[in-house]
Amino acid sequence: MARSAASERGGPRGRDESRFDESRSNDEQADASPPALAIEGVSKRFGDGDDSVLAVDDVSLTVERGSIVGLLGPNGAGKTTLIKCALGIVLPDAGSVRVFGADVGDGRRAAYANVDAMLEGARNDYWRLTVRENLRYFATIAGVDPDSVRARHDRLLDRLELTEKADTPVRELSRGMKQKVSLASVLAGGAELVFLDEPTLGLDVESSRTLRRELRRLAREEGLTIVLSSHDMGVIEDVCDRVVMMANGRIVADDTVAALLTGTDRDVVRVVSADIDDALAASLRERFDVRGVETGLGEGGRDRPGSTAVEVAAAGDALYELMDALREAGVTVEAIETVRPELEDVFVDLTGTEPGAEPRGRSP
Ligand SMILES: Nc1ncnc2c1ncn2[C@@H]1O[C@H](COP(=O)(O)OP(=O)(O)OP(=O)(O)O)[C@@H](O)[C@H]1O
Repeated sequence: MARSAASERGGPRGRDESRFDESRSNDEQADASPPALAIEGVSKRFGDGDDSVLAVDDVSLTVERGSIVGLLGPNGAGKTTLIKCALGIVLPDAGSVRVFGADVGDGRRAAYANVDAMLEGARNDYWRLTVRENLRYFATIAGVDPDSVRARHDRLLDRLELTEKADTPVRELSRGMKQKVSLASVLAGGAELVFLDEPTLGLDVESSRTLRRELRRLAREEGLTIVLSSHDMGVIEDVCDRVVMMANGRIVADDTVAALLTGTDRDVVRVVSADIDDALAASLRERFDVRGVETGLGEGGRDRPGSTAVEVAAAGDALYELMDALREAGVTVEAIETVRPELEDVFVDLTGTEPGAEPRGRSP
């Protein structure tokens, strides 16, 4: 876990539970105050000359309080650099970053009073300290009297199902539990904006579900703002109000999950037939936008044994042409259905890369 520059510096900030004023709705708080994060025209280049890399290229992004934003992109897209710019760990070459209205370039101490981050999993928890001691330690370096947030810590331990382990040294915990302790440590000081990088990595299904539920609750009930980076599209779809996709240092999409899914021009149909052989599949590939061919279906499934499924992006006229082509080839269609797009498909369409794939070369 990497702590934000402000947390590392520490210092009293007089923060306590009262900042979470639960009598005011998130909307009221958002109306009355600047967004949690406002990034404007940020660029960052690493190195000089031919070997330099433009890691972030003129990016603007606003994150409202109490929202959960997913930051997606292939490896090397610039996500970590952008997050580090927002945390003050990396200074941008151009542009501005405002955190709760405070310009990072002007007075970082003020800007980072309410920000924290979990950038690389469970690494920075103190394994010799107990779970509760870690929470108290991280609250202290965030400038909060740990006694004033004891109730908050109890709640976090309870919700993350760590209460029984509160007095256990972290080194004795499973990997998944350590991951949950890391999250609890990030939240221990009451930061109002947190950056979480792969927060569910290595968690079993149940722990991942618990953690997602807690993130949603923190945003909804306590107005916590979360920027979450993950290659796991299931996590993103499950918890994020909005998704920002980056590729080659730029934002290529910024919308709700629902809008990204419906906005895609993926009218993909899946046609199943035992009459589709390799030759026909090849000729369909030449004429149509074939997205995938699956042969040898039917083993224990609903399709006839030996069937082939072809997925084709085809709407309107193209769909009629496809049906004509199949009829002319003497194909008896067993099933035809629309393929519901998944976030992963949108990601592939927009970035040209699978989530978690190796980076492609990038010119300076
Ligand atoms: N300190 C640095 N010095 C030189 N190049 C860097 C540095 N940090 C990042 N880069 C380069 O900037 C580009 C963006 O990297 P960044 O880590 O921001 O991408 P990312 O989207 O977070 O990738 P990942 O998903 O793999 O973490 C990459 O080409 C990377 O090699």
